[in-house]
Amino acid sequence: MKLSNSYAILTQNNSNTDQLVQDLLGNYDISGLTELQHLNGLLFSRSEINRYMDEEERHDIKILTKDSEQALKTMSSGEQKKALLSYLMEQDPDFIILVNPYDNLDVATQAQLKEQLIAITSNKIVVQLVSRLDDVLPSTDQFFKLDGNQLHSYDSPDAFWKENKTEAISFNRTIPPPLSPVVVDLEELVSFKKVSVSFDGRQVLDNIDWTISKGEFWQIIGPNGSGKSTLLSMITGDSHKGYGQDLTIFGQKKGSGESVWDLKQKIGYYTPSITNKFRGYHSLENMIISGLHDSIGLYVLPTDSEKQLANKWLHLLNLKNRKNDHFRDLSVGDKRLVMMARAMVKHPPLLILDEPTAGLDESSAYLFVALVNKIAKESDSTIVFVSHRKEPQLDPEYIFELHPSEKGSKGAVSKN
Ligand SMILES: Nc1ncnc2c1ncn2[C@@H]1O[C@H](COP(=O)(O)OP(=O)(O)OP(=O)(O)O)[C@@H](O)[C@H]1O
Repeated sequence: MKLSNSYAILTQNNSNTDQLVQDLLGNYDISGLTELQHLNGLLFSRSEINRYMDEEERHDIKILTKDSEQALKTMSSGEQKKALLSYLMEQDPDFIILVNPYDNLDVATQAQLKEQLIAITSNKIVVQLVSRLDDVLPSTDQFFKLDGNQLHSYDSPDAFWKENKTEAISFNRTIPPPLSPVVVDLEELVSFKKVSVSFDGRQVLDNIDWTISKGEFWQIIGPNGSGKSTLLSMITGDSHKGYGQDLTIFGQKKGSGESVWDLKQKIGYYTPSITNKFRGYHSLENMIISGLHDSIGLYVLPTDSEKQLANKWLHLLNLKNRKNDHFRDLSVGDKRLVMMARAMVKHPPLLILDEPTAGLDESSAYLFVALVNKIAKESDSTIVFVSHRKEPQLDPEYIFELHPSEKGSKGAVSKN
């Protein structure tokens, strides 16, 4: 039996990835992958990590973290992926299916994982299901593309690379202005002064000094576990770690009785997992209008001006003719664009985007980044974009980088 094959399957937003994964694990005969039919495969994916996290939380069964005190949920993405990979390799499968293995990982952790995966390809069959071309392992010798449920194979690597090059894309219309702007009469929106954070006695952030001023466009970068999400959650009010420290958000000292509602009015927040909350039958028009009310669904009849505004956004996103379609029926890429419009429709003074391009295919990621750049240029909103991936098109003004050390991460500011 040949054990060194490395397959890459490029997925797009319309790909039925879950079905293919199930068929592979269920030993179905799949054209082009017949070799795998009688072999034992295991899955390396974000959904598997979520499944083990659920086991831990609901049933108190520790599987990936059986040798560790820490809960899987509190580990960084890199730590979680490491734990899953070593658990899978202990079981010595014949093949391993990798679904977007580098999503949510910083550049250094991506490089480490890539090395581990390349080492694995020397004695195991690897099936990569990836949405970004950069993620294809160099050892790959067989190429496919998954279009819906159809798996197309390529005669040669050249044929694959030639067909799948991406072109840059842009939007033509301008960003629709808000109905009633949220006015903030301050130059400094957020100010961290010597803020430190510890969890269970372990320091994660060390003396962070960071000021975010009106209209700026920031990218936060830093390795997995360096504290990026912790920083964001102190701004959004989802963590109490800022209390009692010199942290000021919209002119109010953290923990001084500020209203959470007031904060939510001023901050637009988007991370891809929010999309899961919108599983009902919401029309695209209502999805965007619900951003004006901070609600999941619309409980009041929209006004004409709200409808007009939503339609301007849909026009910009080239979804004008789909205003009555259900959000749940959109492709992953279009869902992200609509969620972005929903977060931006009221032009929040501060827009936080947490790993917004994770899991998107090449052309959808380009489109999303083009929309973010456009919002940064044409609106007064301040943008904070967290991403591990070097998004080649992203055009922030400033970078806030976290550098981990034994005493927690230090922050460094640079101009892009
Ligand atoms: N509630 C918690 N309890 C214990 N430890 C925590 C908790 N929240 C975060 N941590 C730890 O703090 C560190 C920073 O985590 P954080 O999620 O902020 O990092 P990150 O830079 O966002 O990581 P990633 O890029 O992987 O998402 C990690 O080592 C994590 O394990």
